[in-house]
Amino acid sequence: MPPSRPPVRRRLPGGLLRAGWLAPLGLLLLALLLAWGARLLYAEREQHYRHIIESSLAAINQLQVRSVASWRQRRLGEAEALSSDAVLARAVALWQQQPTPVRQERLRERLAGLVEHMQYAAAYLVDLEGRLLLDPQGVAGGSLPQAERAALEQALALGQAQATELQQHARFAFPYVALVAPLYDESGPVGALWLVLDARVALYPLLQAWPGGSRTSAASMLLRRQGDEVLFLSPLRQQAVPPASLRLNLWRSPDAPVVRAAQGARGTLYGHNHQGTAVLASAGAVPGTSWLLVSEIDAAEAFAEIRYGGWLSLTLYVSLSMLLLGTLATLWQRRAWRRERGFKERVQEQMRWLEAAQRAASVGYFVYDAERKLFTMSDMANTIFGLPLESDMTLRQWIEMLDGQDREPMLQAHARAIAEHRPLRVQYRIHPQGGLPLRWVEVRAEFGDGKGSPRSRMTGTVQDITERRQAELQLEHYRAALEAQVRIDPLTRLANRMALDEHMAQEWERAQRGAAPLALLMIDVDRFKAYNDHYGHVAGDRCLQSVARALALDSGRAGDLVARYGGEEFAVLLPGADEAQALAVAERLRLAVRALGLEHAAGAGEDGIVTVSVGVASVLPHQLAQPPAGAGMDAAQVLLRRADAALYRAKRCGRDQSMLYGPHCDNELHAPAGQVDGENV
Ligand SMILES: Nc1nc2c(ncn2[C@@H]2O[C@H](COP(=O)(O)OP(=O)(O)OP(=O)(O)O)[C@@H](O)[C@H]2O)c(=O)[nH]1
Repeated sequence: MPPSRPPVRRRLPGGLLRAGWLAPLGLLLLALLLAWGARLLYAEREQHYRHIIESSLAAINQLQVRSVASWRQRRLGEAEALSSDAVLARAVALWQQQPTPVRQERLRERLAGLVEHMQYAAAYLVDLEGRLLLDPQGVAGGSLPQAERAALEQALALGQAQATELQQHARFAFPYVALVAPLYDESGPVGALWLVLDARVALYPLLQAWPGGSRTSAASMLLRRQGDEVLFLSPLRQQAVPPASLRLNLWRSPDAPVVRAAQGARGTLYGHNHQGTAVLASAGAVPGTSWLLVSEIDAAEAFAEIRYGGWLSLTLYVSLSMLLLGTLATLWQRRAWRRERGFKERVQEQMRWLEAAQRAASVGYFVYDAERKLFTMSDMANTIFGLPLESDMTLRQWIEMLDGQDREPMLQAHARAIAEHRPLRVQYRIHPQGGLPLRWVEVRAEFGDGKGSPRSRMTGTVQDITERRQAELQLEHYRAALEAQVRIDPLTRLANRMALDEHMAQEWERAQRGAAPLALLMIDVDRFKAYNDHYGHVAGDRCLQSVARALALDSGRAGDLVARYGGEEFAVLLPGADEAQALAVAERLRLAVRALGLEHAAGAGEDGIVTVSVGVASVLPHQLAQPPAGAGMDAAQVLLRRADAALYRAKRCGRDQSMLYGPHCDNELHAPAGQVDGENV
């Protein structure tokens, strides 16, 4: 588990950053533009619908005015036709002259026919004084009401039928319009017909002809002015009271359309009706009468449709605008999403590369929280420690995994790094969980992450260096073996001259420090040239190997070094040996070679075997002064030279012997003897 995936900082180019505030501003401007457009549209539509409603109301009003006028005209025409009926007038005259039952019955039937076929509510035959003579049931009694009497007088005066105002009378239980049609025969007027039209069935339905029956507040009213009052001739919408009883004072409701109509206003009128409701009205006068017809509608109801339509269109407009804005926002958001997805994919790809690189390099990383004592680990770090992926490691787990030899030093290094906030660079061994084999790991860690994270956090890498360590050990082994090889004489398997020089330098130092003696034996095979010449070089090599083995076997103490000095010459370094001890070793070795009994037929000795001569020297290095500058040797070489001088002396003295160095030996050397100051040997 990568501990805390590093947050990816989105670095947007300048253009995108500018687009970041330009786009919302653009959307805001677009929204304002759309709102302004919506307002204009709404105002225009409201005006349009208002005009339609006003026109419709005016049309309805005109239609009703024409209906009422034509109805009245038609009825007057019918009365006029009856007035011109000479047969009827003659029958009335004859019945008045001689009222036989037959004549009466004919007239009664005629009246009944008028009621039945002409839809009059009542029909009477009256005399010229207004007394009722006959009705559809037979002989009638009583006389004309006041208004009809006046109408009769006017009809007789003008010689034509007359209509009365819309009125009510105790004789009838309904409002009515009366027609008075005078009857004439050759001699003159003989009477008149009084024809009664029920306003409820003949007139009022004409006022109720409204298109769109659903309209509840629409109403048309017939009215006329009477002095300072408006007299309602038709019932109001909500009131079933007789129209004659409803009057409205002109001064009490000046704003009411009916009042304004009574005062002469025509056409479209806005105002409040007598109940205080805001109304829209259209007023017109019925030709040939004093009647006014006012069509009225509740303004709220009328414009509710406008508002509804307006709101509907506004809602549609706003919805479309929102849809447009939403689409733009979605496109913008999609672009942002796509960009973010691109960033994420790039980060994930880089994380995969990082993981792959970690696996390839066996490097994991971790964050250590010193306060929680917890390591948050990457997948590779968990793999190295043998932990499940995506898990954390406690400090205790880590300590338990440390190898016993490394535990204490590592805990100290860890504690020191935490206390001093110092970088940590360590290599140690762990025993991973799950029984995995021992591993070497290298940990490099720093405090903080360079970005202001708490100083109690340590961020670092852990690398599995097991293979590297094994390779290093192997290399070390090879190197040691090689170095040993370099210091071994291939023929005799003894140390070579190089090894002797190094060893002698070390032992010289040690002897100097320890104030101990250091001895050297120089051993040379006697007359070996003759041996080679006699037995050949191969045999000579075998001889040297045998001598070497004998010297090695009998050299004695640990720390002694037997080396092949060169050719048929050997050297034995004896740390701690004084002259006597060194001489004893020399003799023992010389005898050991003799004991080999190697045939040397060409030798000058009596025994005819291989022998060696030994030069012996022992010094106390701490007592030796440094050789003078320019003498061409160091202090250790003094020992070598002395042993060599003793060897020469042994050769001169007949070979097959051990010779202890003494000043007399120096004369044996060809090269000038080394100057030794203050020597006491
Ligand atoms: N076979 C063989 N011969 C060697 C080797 N190294 C040196 N020699 C021979 O050893 C001989 C040494 O001869 P010299 O130095 O003259 O001395 P010597 O014959 O031993 O006589 P003295 O030392 O005086 O007793 C030479 O002939 C060398 O060739 C070697 O590794 N193998």
